[in-house]
Amino acid sequence: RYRAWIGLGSNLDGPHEHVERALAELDALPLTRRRQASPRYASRPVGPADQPDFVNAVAELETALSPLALLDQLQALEQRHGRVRARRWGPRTLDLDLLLHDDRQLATPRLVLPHPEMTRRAFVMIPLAELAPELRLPDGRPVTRVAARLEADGLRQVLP
Ligand SMILES: CC1(C)Nc2nc(N)[nH]c(=O)c2N=C1O
Repeated sequence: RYRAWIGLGSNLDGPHEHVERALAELDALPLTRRRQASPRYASRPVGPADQPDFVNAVAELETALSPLALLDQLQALEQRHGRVRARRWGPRTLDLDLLLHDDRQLATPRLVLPHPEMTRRAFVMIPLAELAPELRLPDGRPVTRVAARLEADGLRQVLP
């Protein structure tokens, strides 16, 4: 069994509810249990600003699924939340990003691990460091150190 970390995000049609519901649904994925979840954070969108604020969180999974099998399950879950890809980086009901899968480093057309943007994103690294302060990235960097270098001022904790 493996330990995987998922980034959750939503900024459309009741983002808080989409994130809370997805956190529960992760526990029902095949061969998978959802372990801890981070606090939830609201923040202005990184990238195109002409869209609503996001609600983000990070969850730890324990799973027997391979990276690509888990990715399939995450994409199916996004679809069940009515994700429509109107425009790239546009608003979405639910984003589930596979951030880490044990210490795997992978570069395939469908999936790059660790997630290529994660270390630049406060809305990922701050919740991840709260959830797993002892975690190191596959390249050895402590997540707390990467998180400390990112501007956290734009993140506001929101209650579940
Ligand atoms: C559009 C882009 C890059 N910006 C984001 N910005 C924030 N704050 N949270 C996200 O989850 C998020 N996701 C994205 O995909």
